[in-house]
Order: sequence, then C-alpha cells, then structure tokens
Amino acid sequence: MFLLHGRNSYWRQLSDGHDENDGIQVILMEQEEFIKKSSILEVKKQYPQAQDFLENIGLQNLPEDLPLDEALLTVPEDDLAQFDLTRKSLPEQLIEFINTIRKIKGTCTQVKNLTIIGGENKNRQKEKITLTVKAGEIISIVGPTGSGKSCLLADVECLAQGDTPSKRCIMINGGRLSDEERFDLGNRLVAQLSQNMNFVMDVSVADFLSMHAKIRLVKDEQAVVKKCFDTANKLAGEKFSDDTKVTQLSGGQSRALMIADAAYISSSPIVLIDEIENAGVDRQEAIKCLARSEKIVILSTHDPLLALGADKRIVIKNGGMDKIITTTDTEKKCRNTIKHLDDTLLDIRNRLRRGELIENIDELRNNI
Ligand SMILES: Nc1ncnc2c1ncn2[C@@H]1O[C@H](COP(=O)(O)OP(=O)(O)OP(=O)(O)O)[C@@H](O)[C@H]1O
Repeated sequence: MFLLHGRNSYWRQLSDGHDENDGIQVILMEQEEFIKKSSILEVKKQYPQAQDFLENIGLQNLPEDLPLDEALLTVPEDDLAQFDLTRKSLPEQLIEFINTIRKIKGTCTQVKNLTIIGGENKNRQKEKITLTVKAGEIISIVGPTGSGKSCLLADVECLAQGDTPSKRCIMINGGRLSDEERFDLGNRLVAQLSQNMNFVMDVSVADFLSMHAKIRLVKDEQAVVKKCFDTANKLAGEKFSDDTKVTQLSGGQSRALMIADAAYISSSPIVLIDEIENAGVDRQEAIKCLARSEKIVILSTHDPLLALGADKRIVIKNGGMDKIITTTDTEKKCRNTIKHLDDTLLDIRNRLRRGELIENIDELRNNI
C-alpha cells in the first residue's frame, strides 16, 4: 500500500502482556461502538481498511460527515443487494472485515530465526554453507560488484524454496513455509529497503506515518509517529517538515523515512537493505536504530564500517556464499580507527557540499 518495493507484515503480535484474545475482545467491543456511531471520515481515519472495504463494493463516495447507517440511506437497496448486502448487514460486514485483519495479526508466528540453506553458485557448484540468523542480529553481505549480493537478498525476500537461480532455501524458525504462508500478502515477513523507493500515495509525511501506525495497530500512536518522524529527520541529510508530501521527498529523505518506519512502525521482523551507503542517510545511525528493534537485519554493502558493524558477514564469490565470518574483537577495535577515517572523509564531503575549498594538506595529514 505505501511503497512499491517495500513489504509490510501482520506477523508481530498485539502482545501487551495480557492474554491476547482477552485484549482483542475488549478492543473489538469499543471498535464496534466507534464504527457505528462515528462519521465515516473518523472511521476511515481510525481504520484505514474501511476505505478498501467500501471501495470494493463501489461505496467510495458516501457522504463522509455522516455515520455509516445514515449515509447508507442515500444508497439504493438494489445497489447493496448485488453484493448480497443490506443497510443492516453492511456495518456488520465491515466490522467483521476489520476483525479478520486483527485475527490474522493475532495468530501469526513470531520470527525467532531465519536459516539460509546454501544452493549453487553461478558455475552450478554447491554452496556448502547453512547460516542461521537470530532475531536482533545484523548480518552484512560483502563481495565484488556483480558477485551476487542482491541475488542473496532477493532469495530472502521471496523466502526462496529452491526455486530461484541460486536454488537456495530459506527456513523460518527452523521450518519451511507452506506456499500459502509464503505468498499470503497479508502475512508479509520481510521489509526490503531497496536502492530506489517510490511512493504510490500523495499524502503528507504526518498522514503517511499515522495511517501506517493505525494499520499496524500501534499503541501510543502519536508518540510513535513523532519518534519515527524525528528519527527520519536525524537520518536524512536535509531536514523536512511533517507536512511535506511523501512524493516530494528526495531519494535520501524517502529512505530515511522508510528506515525509521521499518524500525518503529512496520511489524516486519526481517529487514533487508541493499547498499544503504548510497542512500545519502546517516548509515551508522540507521543500522543502530534498526538493531534496537530486535529485527533480523541483512544488508549488502561495500562499506567497511557497515560490514564490520555487523555481527557476522557473508562473503559472496561468483554467486555463492563462500565464507561466513564472525566479526572478531580485534576487528571491532580496528573499526574505531576506520570510523575516525570515515568521519574525516564525511567532514570533507560536508565542507565540499557547503562550497568550501579543501586545500589544507597539513590538516588532512594530521587527521589521518
Ligand atoms: N547463485 C547464482 N546463480 C545464478 N545467477 C546468479 C547467482 N548469484 C548471482 N547471480 C546473477 O549474477 C548477476 C549479478 O548479481 P547481483 O546483482 O546480485 O550482484 P551484486 O553483488 O549485488 O552487484 P552490485 O555490487 O553491483 O550491486 C545477476 O544477474 C544475478 O542474477
């Protein structure tokens, strides 16, 4: 719904420490009252799924300032009958529709780990590697240009079952997914932040975030939306306001917004990122904020800081997983020095952006 390349998921639980079904019952009773008494506009704001429901039965133009039962008086009974509905049954059907989505959300499994079972490299030689990634782990994928990093990300994204060119197989919680689970659009596990993001809705950043938070049934919606907006602005080079249209955001700002969304709103437990270093966002902060959210983060990168910032890295050679390296303590120490070099480069980049001349060779030497 909200982006072309991204995916969203109903997999995370409603969990709030109480029995899930009790919680759902209470919410449903309040919800029924609300849907019956409020104006259609308010219902759509609270439950964006209502828009889809009404559109599917050709009722997208109902007067939005009226409650549903009053608005339905403007619709001939015959128009409703073709969908096997009446003025009385339609609100009940709408409530059931919204409840079904809640139930889907409540019954889905949490992802504790993901396993990549090796397939074949470009020469059809077997990959002798099986890697299990736990929730909260960050994995980088490194390798020369064209070696097959994006291909591995694509295998995870489609939860490959030996049916992609690499013949890899992806397991969730140690088991294979049924075709139904794999292709069920409502149950998307994976959020992919690819190099090009395109929004398909022309709404403001604020509306975009709160709609998504509502669909995800996020608690404390306003606070989460604010957190998400502030984080996106922290990650983006050029700041933007919350009334900016999402279609007017730059490539870097869009990615910053989607990274913040993936961290704080999206319930997708697996986040895939293709070459975040090209996104014009504060890449280290981006990874830190995703890592805090206990997701599985897999990123393909040419950036030493990101590669070494991961818990493990997959080295790709000729289309195959050649090695898995766990980042050593010594590497982590080396990373601090690399970070210093990187900060120096970033400073030069920023000075160039501000139109300054870079001529002080001594200063540069001292900084390296
Ligand atoms: N195991 C494999 N079997 C068959 N084809 C493969 C395999 N791995 C990669 N390829 C193919 O190799 C080509 C390059 O792969 P890919 O785009 O994934 O490289 P990359 O490492 O992401 O490159 P870049 O660094 O430029 O983004 C693609 O056409 C891809 O389909």
